[in-house]
Amino acid sequence: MTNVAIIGGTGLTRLSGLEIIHREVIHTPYGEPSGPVTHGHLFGREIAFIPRHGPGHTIPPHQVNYRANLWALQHIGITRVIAVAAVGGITPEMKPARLAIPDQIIDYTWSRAHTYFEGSLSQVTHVDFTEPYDRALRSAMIAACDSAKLGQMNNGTYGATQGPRLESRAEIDRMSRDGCDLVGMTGMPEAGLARELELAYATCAVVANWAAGRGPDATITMEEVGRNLDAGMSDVARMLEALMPLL
Ligand SMILES: CSC[C@H]1O[C@H](OP(=O)(O)O)[C@H](O)[C@@H]1O
Ligand code: HPA
Repeated sequence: MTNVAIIGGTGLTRLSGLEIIHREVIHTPYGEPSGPVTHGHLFGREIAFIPRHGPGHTIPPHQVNYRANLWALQHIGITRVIAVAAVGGITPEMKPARLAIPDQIIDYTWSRAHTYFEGSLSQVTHVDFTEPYDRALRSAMIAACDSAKLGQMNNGTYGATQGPRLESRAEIDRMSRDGCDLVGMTGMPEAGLARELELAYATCAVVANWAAGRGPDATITMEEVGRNLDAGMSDVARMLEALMPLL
């Protein structure tokens, strides 16, 4: 049994180097998770892994069953969740292929199932979310990036948009005025639900592209996203290798 899980995002449907023990299908009161949870050893440490968009990357960000994914992880004894997420870079330091460990989040999503505290049997509950990411897990991830010399950004505000379309230039300008450094489509409600379940949760963001209107090109292409994610994911693998002994 392990208490550490990794949620893989775009570009991380399969965890290379994971020595698989078994796959577990979990049904939850909130419906089906994105796929079976894979149990395995990663660089000598047992972990559980779930691909956020499904094993074949078929579930778009607004249709991920975030409640089921996190409930399933808690159900099998997970207490710490490392989320890997592709993002667009808004501020100049958030360059394509760079890693960042965000420390704040702003939610621009709508109509997603975003809480466990609803329904006639649930007490009205307001969890604290002042610091949306777990301090100890973030520190361990930053230490792992440092030891692998990845040149990551150690903080930043992640703005979570609804997707699946990318943003307009004006939307990114507004997010920048709000203080967002990064833009992605899955950070919420994932982080909030993890907090409701009292799971320690932190994100390793991989910059896949300049956000709309921020880079030299007029449009964002999936070709550039793929290229930057290939480079960024090899740094994610190095971060995870350094992180496993620290957990
Ligand atoms: C241009 S790729 C957009 C896609 O990638 C991110 O997914 P994830 O956060 O799961 O890595 C982003 O949120 C979108 O879903
Ligand atoms: O530019 C983006 N916007 C939103 N989500 C993303 N995920 C990767 N790149 C982006």
